[in-house]
Amino acid sequence: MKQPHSPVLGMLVPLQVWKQKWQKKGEWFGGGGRCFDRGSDTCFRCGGTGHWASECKGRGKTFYLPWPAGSRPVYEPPAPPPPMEPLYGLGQDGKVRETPEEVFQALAELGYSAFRQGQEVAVMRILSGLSTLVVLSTGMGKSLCYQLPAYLYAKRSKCITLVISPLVSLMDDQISGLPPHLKAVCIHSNMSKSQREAVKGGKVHVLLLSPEALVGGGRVGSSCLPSADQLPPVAFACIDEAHCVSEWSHNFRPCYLRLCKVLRDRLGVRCLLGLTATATLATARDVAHHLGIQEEEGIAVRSAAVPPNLHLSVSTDRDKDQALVLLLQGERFGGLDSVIVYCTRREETARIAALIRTRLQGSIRCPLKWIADSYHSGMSAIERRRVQNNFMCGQLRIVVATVAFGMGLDKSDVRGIVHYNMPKNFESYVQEIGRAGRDGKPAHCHLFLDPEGGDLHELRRHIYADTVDFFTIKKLVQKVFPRCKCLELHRKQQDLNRVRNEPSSDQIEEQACRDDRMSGQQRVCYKHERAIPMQQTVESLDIREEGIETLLCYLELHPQCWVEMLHPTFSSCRVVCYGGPQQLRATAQSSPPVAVCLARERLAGVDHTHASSVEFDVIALSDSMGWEVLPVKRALRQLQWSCHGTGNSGILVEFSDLSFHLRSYGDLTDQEMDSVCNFLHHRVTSRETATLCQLQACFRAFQSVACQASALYSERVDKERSSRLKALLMDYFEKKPALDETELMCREDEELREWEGQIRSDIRNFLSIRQDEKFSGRAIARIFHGIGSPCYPAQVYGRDRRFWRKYIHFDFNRIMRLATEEIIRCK
Ligand SMILES: Nc1ncnc2c1ncn2[C@@H]1O[C@H](COP(=O)(O)OP(=O)(O)OP(=O)(O)O)[C@@H](O)[C@H]1O
Repeated sequence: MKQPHSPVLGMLVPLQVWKQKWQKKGEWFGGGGRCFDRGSDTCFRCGGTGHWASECKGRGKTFYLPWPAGSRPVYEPPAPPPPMEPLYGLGQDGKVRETPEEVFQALAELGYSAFRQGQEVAVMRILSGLSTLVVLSTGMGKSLCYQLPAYLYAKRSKCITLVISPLVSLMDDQISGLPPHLKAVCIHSNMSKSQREAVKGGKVHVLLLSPEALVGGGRVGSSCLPSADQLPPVAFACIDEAHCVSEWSHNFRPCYLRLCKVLRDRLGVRCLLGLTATATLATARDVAHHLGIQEEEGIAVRSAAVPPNLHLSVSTDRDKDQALVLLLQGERFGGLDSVIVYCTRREETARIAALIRTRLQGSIRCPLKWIADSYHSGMSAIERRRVQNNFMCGQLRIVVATVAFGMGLDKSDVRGIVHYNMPKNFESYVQEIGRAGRDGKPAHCHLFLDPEGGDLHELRRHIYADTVDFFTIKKLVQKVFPRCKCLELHRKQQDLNRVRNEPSSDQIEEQACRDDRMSGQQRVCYKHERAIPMQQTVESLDIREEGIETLLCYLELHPQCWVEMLHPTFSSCRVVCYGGPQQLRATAQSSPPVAVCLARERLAGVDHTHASSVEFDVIALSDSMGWEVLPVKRALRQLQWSCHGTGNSGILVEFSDLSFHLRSYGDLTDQEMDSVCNFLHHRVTSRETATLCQLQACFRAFQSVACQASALYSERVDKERSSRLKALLMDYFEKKPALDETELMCREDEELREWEGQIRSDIRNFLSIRQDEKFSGRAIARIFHGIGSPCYPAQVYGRDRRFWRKYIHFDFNRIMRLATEEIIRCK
C-alpha cells in the first residue's frame, strides 16, 4: 500500500489541504496511519503502544500524521539542471583537438599575444568539457585558464562561469583586475538588485563567490546565490586554491570538500577546473580525485616549485635583528623597492617594523613612514587597507607582516621576501616566496633559521593546538551517533504484522527484502537528521569549531560515509504567544510542529496549561516526524504573520543555537562506535605525526643549505646553495618524502629525563594553586606549551608566566602523560 507522506515534506502543503486529500482516500489515520512517531512507540494520544490510529482509545485531537514505522519518506531534492554541452567535442582518438583560431582570437581580445606555459592545454581541456587541475606557481597566469573559456562559452550562448575563491575580502580587487571584455560580479550580502538581475539574465560572464556562499546557497541553502533554476546554465566551475580540497594539504578547509558535491548535485556542473600554486604530487592526486578526474590525465599542468628568477638563501644568525638590518642595508636587498618581511607572531611585526624604521632612517632617501610598516589580521580593516594600498602604489618600501599579507596580492614587482621566522612547511614557504618576482625579473628571498630550533618549537605549538585525545573523540562520537529506535521499531512492526493478519504476497516480498537488507548488514536506520550546537560543543569538548568540523568531515570521507554534512543551522526554536496559553493551544491546532512539541511534553509530564511559550529542538522534532527541516522552519516562521494577511499575529518565533547539521546513523553497535573512535583517533594522530615530520624535514632542509651569518649573503647570492635548496624543494613536491621524527625525539628524551622532576613538581604546584578548577592532562600540557583553547584561553591562563609556555621545548604528548599521572596521583 502506498504510504502517506508527511504534510510538510518536500514542499509546503497547507496541512488542511493535505489532510483533506488523505481523508478523501480514507487513509487519514486509517489503515496506514499510526499515532506514534518513529522515535518512540508511545502513542501521543493515549500513551499506549503498538496500535493503529483507528484503534486508539485516546481522547483529544491529533494534529499531525506520523508516518508508519519502518517506512521512510524520502525527500527527493529537485533534479539538477542538465550539464552544458562543451564548446568543442573531442577528436576521433578521444583526445582534445588542436586549438582553433577562434581561441587565439579571443586570447588577443583579452589583451594577450600568446599563451604562457600550460595555459593552452588547460583552456582547451575546459572548452572540451574535461575537468582539469592546474598546478602552476604564483604569477604564472593561472587566472587566464578560467577567464578565456568563460569568455568563449559566454560568446557562444547565454551562460555563466562560477569562480570559487576563498579570499572574500579581495574579491572586489579580483574583479577590477579582470580583462575589460569579461563582465564579472561577486556574490555578497549587499549585492545590488541590478547585479542580481544581471546574473539571472545571463549578462555576466563570471560569478565570484566564496565556498561558504556556495555550500550554503542554491536551492536549499541560505546564501544570496540565486537558485539553480534562476541561474543561466553554468558552463563550468573554477575552484581557486584547490589544494584546500585535500585533507593532506597544508591548508585543508572542510567546506571545500562539500563544494564538488554541491556543484554537481545542485547546479548540475560536470566540468571543474582546480587552480593551485602549491600542491605536492600526493596532494594534487587527491585533489584530482575529489574533482572527479582521472589521476595523471587530469593534472594538466605542473610547473617547477620555484620560479627560476628567485634567488634563495638561508642563514643561522645568532642576532637576527642585527642581521636583518644589515641584510636590508646591504647591496643585495638595499636597492630593492618592494620587500615583504614575514614573521610568525603578530606582536613581532610591529616591533620589527619599528626596528627597521629606526635603523634604516637616513640610510635611504625617503620619509620615515614610507620605510616600513606592519600588517596582521588583528589590525582594523582600514589600517590594513592603508598599508596594503601604500605598498601597492610603491609608497611603502617594506611591509613586516604575518602570512595574512599577500594572499591574492597582484603586485608584480615585489623584489624581496625575508622570512624572519621559519615557515610552517615547504608549501607555505613556496607560496610566500612566490609573491616576489611575478614579473619574471630577478627577485631575492632570504630566510633566518633559528640555530637552536626555537621556531620549530613555536610552530609545533600550532600543530598541537589542533589535535584531540581519544576521550574527547569518544564524547563527540556519542553526540554524533545517539541511539535511535529504528531497529527496535522495525522488529516490533514485524511481530505486529505477523500477529495481526496473514500477510499478502506483496507484504511477504517486502518483508523478505527488508530481512535481506538486515542480514546483508544493511541498516534499518537510514540516518537521522541531527543538530549539534556549536558553542556548547566547543565548550564541552574544549576544541575549536574548525577542529570539530574537520573531525565530522573525516567521518563523511570514510568509505562507509558515517555522516552526511549539511549546512549549519539554528536548531533551537522558541515560540512565544503574546495572547497567552489560549493562543498557544490555538496555535497547536494549526501548526503540527507546535502540536507535536506540546504532545511530547505532556507525555513527559510537563504541564503546559498556563504556558504561553515553548522551546524545542526543531531538527530533532522534524527528524522524528520524518519532516524536512526547511519547510518546517518556514511554516514556523510563518506563524508570526496573520493568516488573513492583516499583519502581525501576536506570535514571536525565534531560532537560536547555531549548530553543526548532519545526517547520521542511530543504530551503530558498540563495536562500530569503537571502530569509529579508533578511526578518528588514528586520523588525528597520523596527521599530527605527518605534520611534525614535515616540519622537521623542512628545518633539516633549510639547515643543510644555511650559512652561519647573513652578512655573507648581504652583498651577493650564493648560486650553488640557492640551486641546492630549489632541488630539495623540487624533490619534496615531486616525490614522496621520507619523513623521520626519531632523531629529534631521542634528543628530547634525554632532556626530558633531566627535567622530569621539575616538570612534575610544577604540575603539582599548578594544580594546588587552581584547586577549584578541573584540568585534564591535555589542558595542562597546553598551558605549559602556551596554547590557548576555548576553555583555557591565553588571555586568562597566559597571565601566569610561571607556567605559560614554560615547557615549550619538550614533547607535548610526554608532558600530557606526566600531567595525567600527576592528576591521578593528586586525587
Ligand atoms: N599569456 C599571458 N601573457 C602575458 N601575461 C600574462 C599571460 N597570462 C597571464 N599574464 C599576466 O600574468 C600576471 C599574473 O597572472 P595571474 O594573476 O593569473 O597569476 P596566478 O598564477 O593566478 O597568480 P596567483 O597564484 O598569485 O593568483 C597577470 O598580470 C596577468 O595579466
